[in-house]
Parts: sequence; C-alpha cells; structure tokens
Amino acid sequence: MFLELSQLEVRYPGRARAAVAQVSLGLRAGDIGVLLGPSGCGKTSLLRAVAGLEPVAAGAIRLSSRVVSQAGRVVPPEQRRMGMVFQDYALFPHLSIADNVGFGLAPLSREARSARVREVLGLVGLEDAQGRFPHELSGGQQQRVALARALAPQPDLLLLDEPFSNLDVELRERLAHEVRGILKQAGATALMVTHDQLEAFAIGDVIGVMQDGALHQWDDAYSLYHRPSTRFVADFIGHGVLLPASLSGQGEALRVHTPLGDLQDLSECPLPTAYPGGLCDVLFRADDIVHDDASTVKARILRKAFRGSEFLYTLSLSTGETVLAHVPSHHDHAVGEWVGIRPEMDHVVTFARLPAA
Ligand SMILES: Nc1ncnc2c1ncn2[C@@H]1O[C@H](COP(=O)(O)OP(=O)(O)OP(=O)(O)O)[C@@H](O)[C@H]1O
Repeated sequence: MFLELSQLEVRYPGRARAAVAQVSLGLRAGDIGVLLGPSGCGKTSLLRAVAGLEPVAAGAIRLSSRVVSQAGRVVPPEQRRMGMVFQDYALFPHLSIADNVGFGLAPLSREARSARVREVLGLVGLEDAQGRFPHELSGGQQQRVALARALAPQPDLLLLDEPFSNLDVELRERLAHEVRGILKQAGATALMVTHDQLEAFAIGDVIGVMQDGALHQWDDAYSLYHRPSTRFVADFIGHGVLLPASLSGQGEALRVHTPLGDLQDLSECPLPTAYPGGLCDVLFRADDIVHDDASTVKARILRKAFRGSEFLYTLSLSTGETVLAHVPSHHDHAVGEWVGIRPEMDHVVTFARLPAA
C-alpha cells in the first residue's frame, strides 16, 4: 500500500469523543480514495492528519512504508511531498494563471518551469489561459487551475478537500469525472473528502464511509451499494429500506420470508442460525423492487418523484411497511393508486434486528 492508516485516532483538546476513531485503511499507488460521510463525521480531520496538519493521538500514518505520523511525532507537511486542493481554490488573485501554476516550481530553471506549467495546464485543458488572471475564469476553470498547481511539482500524494462544493450541482459531477481522467493521466495517487455520494462515485476507485469518527466500510462503489457492511452504509448510500424478515430451512430449502413474499435468489444469504430465531432485517434497494401488475403483492403509491427515465415511487404495503421502487417513467401511475410489485434481487443483504426501543 502507498498510504496506510492503522488504528488512527485524532482528538481535539477539550473534546471527550475522538474526531477520528481507530481508522485503518490502505490506498494503492495510482488509486483515488474518497472519504464520504455526513457533516462532522471526521473526514476533514482525517485528511488533515494525513497532510501532517493535525497531530495524531494514537495509531500511525505510513507513506511508502515510512511512518509520517504517530503519537508524539509528526513529519511536517512540507516534508511529505503532498499537493493540496481546497474548496475555495486558494489561487493568488494578482498572479497570472501561469504564475499561479508555477508557484511551487521555484527550484526549476525558468525554461523547465514554463515547460512544466504548459504541460499541466494542457493536462487540465487550459493551455490557452496562461496569461489570464483568476477572476477572468469560471469557478470550474479556477478549480482546474488549482488542480494544475497542485500537480505541477509531481507530488507523491494529492489531497482534495471538498474541491467541488463551491460549484453548481450539475457542474460538480461532470468536473469530478474530468478530474478523475486528469488524475489517472497524471498517474497521481489521491485522497479526497466529500459529502456528496455522486461525486464520490464519479471519482473514487475506493470509497470510505465515515460516521462519528469511525470508518464503516472502505470499498468500491458497487460493493458499498450492493454489499453494505453496516446498517449505516445501507442507509447512507443510495435509496432503500430495511424490512423485517425471517430465515428458515437450509441448502435448497433456505427461505427468506419478507412482507414482499418469499425471496427466491438466495446467494450470499446467511443461515437462520446467524440470527436469534432466524429473525433479521433485509435491505431492499429501490431497484430491487419491480413493478408487475400480475404480482399478488400490492402496494399503494404514497409519493412519486420524476427522475427523467424513471420514477422513484414511495409505496405503502398492506402490512404497513414503506418501500421504494424505481419504475420506468412510461409506467405513470397516480398517487393513491394500488400497483403490483415483486422483489427481484441478485443477492440478499441482511442485518441483525435493532433491539426494540
Ligand atoms: N479544531 C477543532 N477543535 C475542536 N473540535 C473540532 C475541530 N475541528 C473539528 N472538530 C470536531 O471534530 C469532529 C469532526 O470534524 P470534521 O471537521 O473532521 O468533520 P467533517 O466530516 O469534515 O465535517 P464537515 O463536512 O462539516 O466539514 C466534529 O465533531 C467537529 O466539531
């Protein structure tokens, strides 16, 4: 692993709870990692610790197997060969784009510096902007300049702190895709913080979901969505609900009884002995529920949200539970109508029931 965090803990004076608690993860060279989570979950504290801007209370941060942070010892940021991109671009307003990008290249000769500036501005698609000033560029262009400036000295690791949060929602996801392309072309290893899951999915090879300082899962986007390892991840990523279910039998006779009927495809399903009395909760994603007029399971439409090619229906079952379903938008039913639905899932994701409150 290029970047390795082991049992990392970050604490602030006077705060009883750790801002980052026992986080372990590894990022391979050339990979883009993303830390995702709600406000206050500790992602910025973790990024700042990796940058060397925050001391660590316990555990260690290693870069290329060398310890750069542990309790009582922090290699300063300037000795870590890292680049940083912040949400506010932090460009120098009185310097031209070329001078902004060349700022960290002082040790190079004038020729080498301007060649490198041209090269990285080419990488971010702004080779023609060299002589312009930051205020003459759009927000998205300024952020690409900030990226070029961070990449210019060829850092070992690039850290990005909510780099798109000052941009329009539509621009964010597009820029995230573009930045991914740029980082891959530069062969950069990067760690980014965001609270926006579409951004995280667009840019990350591996994504960590954090809550209350803890890292719940460090995985690719597909696994976070389809194989969430905790209830929090299941709830935080994508649309879905957890419904009470019971497991019975084993082998071919293994059954999952749910309010939507018995589930057929049981790959990855634990045995009934995994839960007391075989009672558990099962995750139903909106795309696990198919609209089927022939189905005996009926649900009433509570709400519907138009998403272009599909509707996101919120449905109430006759048993009282609420489920979500993505339905192609040519099936345009009215709120209050009863429609047939059936589950269609690739695999079953189960969690232990929460103790009754
Ligand atoms: N300098 C500080 N001093 C004391 N407590 C802090 C400090 N910085 C952050 N915290 C606390 O540490 C916890 C984690 O904060 P952090 O900024 O890392 O979260 P975050 O996930 O990045 O949130 P956001 O998305 O809102 O920036 C929070 O409870 C926060 O109040």
